[in-house]
Amino acid sequence: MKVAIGSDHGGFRLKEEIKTLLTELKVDNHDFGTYTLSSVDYPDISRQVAEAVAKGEYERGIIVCGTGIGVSMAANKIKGIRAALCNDVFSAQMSREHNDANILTMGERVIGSGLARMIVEVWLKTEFAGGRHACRVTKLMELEKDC
Ligand SMILES: O=C(CO)[C@H](O)[C@H](O)[C@H](O)COP(=O)(O)O
Repeated sequence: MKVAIGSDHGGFRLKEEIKTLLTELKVDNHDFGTYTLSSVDYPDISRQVAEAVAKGEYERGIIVCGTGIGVSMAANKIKGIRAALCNDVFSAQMSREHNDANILTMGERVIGSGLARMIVEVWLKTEFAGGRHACRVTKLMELEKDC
């Protein structure tokens, strides 16, 4: 699996930890920045990651900011993206099983790195359940056509 990863300054440290985890898990990943703790605007990074996933260059994306909210809002503006803010393991599992989320967002100022690692591992390994959820995800994506 190829994973695109990114953060703003508020999520930089956690993004670096997640990169290490992905390498440990032998998950191919590309870092879209930011690369320092200097202040940047989260929509810029989120857009790059989300567009790369939407184009099919990466199967999944992981984006971190202070809360996970801003990067989630930004990513969900890109057609084809289902970004889920998951600061707990149950939500991470459900976002894959029920919503087929293709981007995971988290908040460095909300959760610790131990929990974040568990969230990432569960999110990467959980498959979409399909069935009744497939019709709902189709309807969800059809909402884009009305915009
Ligand atoms: O977008 C956010 C909130 O929804 C992120 O948490 C940002 O990282 C945060 O707003 C950045 O805040 P800062 O005061 O500029 O560090």
